[in-house]
Amino acid sequence: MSDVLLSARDLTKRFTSRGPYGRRNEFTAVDGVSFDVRLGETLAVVGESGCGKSTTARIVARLMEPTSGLLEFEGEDITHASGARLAAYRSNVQVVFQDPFSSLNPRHTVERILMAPLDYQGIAPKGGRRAYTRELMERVGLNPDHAHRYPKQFSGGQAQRIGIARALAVDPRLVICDEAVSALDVSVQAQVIDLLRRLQRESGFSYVFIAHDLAVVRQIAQRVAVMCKGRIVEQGPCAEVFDDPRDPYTRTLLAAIPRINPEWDRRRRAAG
Ligand SMILES: Nc1ncnc2c1ncn2[C@@H]1O[C@H](COP(=O)(O)OP(=O)(O)OP(=O)(O)O)[C@@H](O)[C@H]1O
Repeated sequence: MSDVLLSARDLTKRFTSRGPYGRRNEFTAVDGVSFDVRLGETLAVVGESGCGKSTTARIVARLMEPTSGLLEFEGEDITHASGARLAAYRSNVQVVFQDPFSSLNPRHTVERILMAPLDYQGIAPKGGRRAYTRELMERVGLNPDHAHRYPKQFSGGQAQRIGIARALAVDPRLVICDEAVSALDVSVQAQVIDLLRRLQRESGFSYVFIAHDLAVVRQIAQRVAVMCKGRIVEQGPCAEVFDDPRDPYTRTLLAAIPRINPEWDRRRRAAG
């Protein structure tokens, strides 16, 4: 049996806009991107701002359709799936966004937020809403007595834990973290990364981990795809890509954070 959970082939996304004098401008944000996500692994997608990471994430989450290309989940073509097939896919693939405060409804309690994905799927949680909310909150290290609080009553790190708990509520096979720890302070970031790793160990799902910070990627991902101007310029196991980058753009990204890898740093200094 294949160990590939999700397969993206030649994904392309073009945006059109109206320029001066009504001229149509076409812009290719994602340009022929291919990768596999294997069962239980973390694939990081890295690159500078504007390189197309979030657009790729939105296509994989099927929040957006690609202009062309193929997206397969467990061998099934879901590139243009709609209706019940799309709803089923959306319960298998959940997203944790960068800013918890803008991705959590400020007027809803934690319980309502955590139950929303189940409500969308028409699923009644076994044991009831209150018990399931408490269970989810405990899994992500939140006090279950705070289920009736609102997002604003939590710190940034706690709010991101709510976003993570919401993603887990429907027991997904794949969780897309779109810059999910980027807005957090470094110490909080480390705690949330630990949490993400523990949850993966417990539940066995895969992550697509979108990030611009390679030091963070190194802590969580087994494989990495490096994006530049809409294309993947290099991908492979983190150890290989970080220790022996083939592409000049990857080297530039790594050079921007010299302390990511002491060994790589040592070799770079030795090479002059
Ligand atoms: N809906 C849209 N319409 C037009 N252009 C878009 C749209 N969404 C994204 N873009 C453009 O596509 C390019 C890639 O954007 P994207 O958000 O995917 O990059 P990114 O690598 O995630 O960057 P960031 O980390 O800053 O979010 C950018 O130039 C962006 O302006």
